[in-house]
Amino acid sequence: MIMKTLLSKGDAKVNTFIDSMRASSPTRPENQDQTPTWIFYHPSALKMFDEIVYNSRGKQIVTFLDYDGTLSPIVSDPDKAFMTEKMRATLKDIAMHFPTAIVSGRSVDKVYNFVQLKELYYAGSHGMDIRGPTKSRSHKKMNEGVLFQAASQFLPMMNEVYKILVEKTKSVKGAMVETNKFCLSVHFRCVDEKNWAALAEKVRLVLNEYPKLRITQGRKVLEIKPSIKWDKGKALEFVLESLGYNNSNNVFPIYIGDDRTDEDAFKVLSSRSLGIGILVSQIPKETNASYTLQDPSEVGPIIFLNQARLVRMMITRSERCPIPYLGPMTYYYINKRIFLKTKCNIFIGLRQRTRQRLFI
Ligand SMILES: O=P(O)(O)OC[C@H]1O[C@H](O[C@H]2O[C@H](CO)[C@@H](O)[C@H](O)[C@H]2O)[C@H](O)[C@@H](O)[C@@H]1O
Repeated sequence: MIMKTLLSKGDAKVNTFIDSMRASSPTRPENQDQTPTWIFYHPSALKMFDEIVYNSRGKQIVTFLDYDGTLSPIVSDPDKAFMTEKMRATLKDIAMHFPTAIVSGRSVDKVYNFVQLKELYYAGSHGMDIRGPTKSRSHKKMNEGVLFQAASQFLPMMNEVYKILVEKTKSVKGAMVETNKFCLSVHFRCVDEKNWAALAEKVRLVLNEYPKLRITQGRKVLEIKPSIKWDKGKALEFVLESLGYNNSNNVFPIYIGDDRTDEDAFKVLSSRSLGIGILVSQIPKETNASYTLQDPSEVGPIIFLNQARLVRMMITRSERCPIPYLGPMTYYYINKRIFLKTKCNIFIGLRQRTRQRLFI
């Protein structure tokens, strides 16, 4: 009887994982009718660019970016989730203007290998391993190396579980176990859907022996983490605090992410009425983010907010423009630059020559 209860509990758990995993990475909306309402409550960050620029006025923008599905498109092979050169150049540029952090489920070393920018903060293993920039825009020596490791005592256990999971799942075609130092990922993307339940059950049985670890699900992946009260939301707060923005009204954090784990950061922002959360998703999902973007190709333009802010400042200060508030502007993103078409029909970009022609 006890055995039966345990088994049925286990089955229910596995089914819940499978259902959530399917829901977190669908290819098209299940209910197309929900889409307009969802878009109404979570409008495109690009369409609401002017409002975001306006709300961030006078505040220090700090950008937080998830990696997979946000900076790089989702691909079948996790080792080939490369970011474009254009995205790298964009990140390098924005890191010159404001503090920028990558917050990822990957280990710090892995995500650094993909991004390769010394100017950024990196919060790997779902925020459990945080490193500071090793190069600043003024080329001063920064908080080099590890800033915080929330789960260092779990490292031997994670290594042990990694080996067991590799062994136990090797019979499932397409299954792959990835180590992210303080977290592990069991990938389902290349496994036939009819074998998902069997694979999830294998993972559950291994984890039954490790009560100090927990399982969460992402986009066709089960993630195994230490059961500690630390997540991407805590990592966001930690980075803000180390930048000196604890309880500050002068900061405007922008967090962009696509996954369930990013919801912890969106929740922190919405509960503290701080900055904004932007969810990257083409389909309606339950989210604490205020805005949305369709896919990684839309992430580049939005992180140029600071430039847009500068342009706004320039035009509102300009004597040539007759009205102090320019009302809705249309933003264009061309060759890594923000251009604005204002109400008085001026087309403005940040190029020096254009600026001089218009204002000086
Ligand atoms: O927090 P993130 O940076 O989004 O990391 C979450 C997981 O991302 C990676 O898996 C996802 O992307 C892969 C490559 O596109 C894809 O094959 C996989 O199906 C996705 O779940 C990464 O490999 C995992 O370790 C991270 O936990």
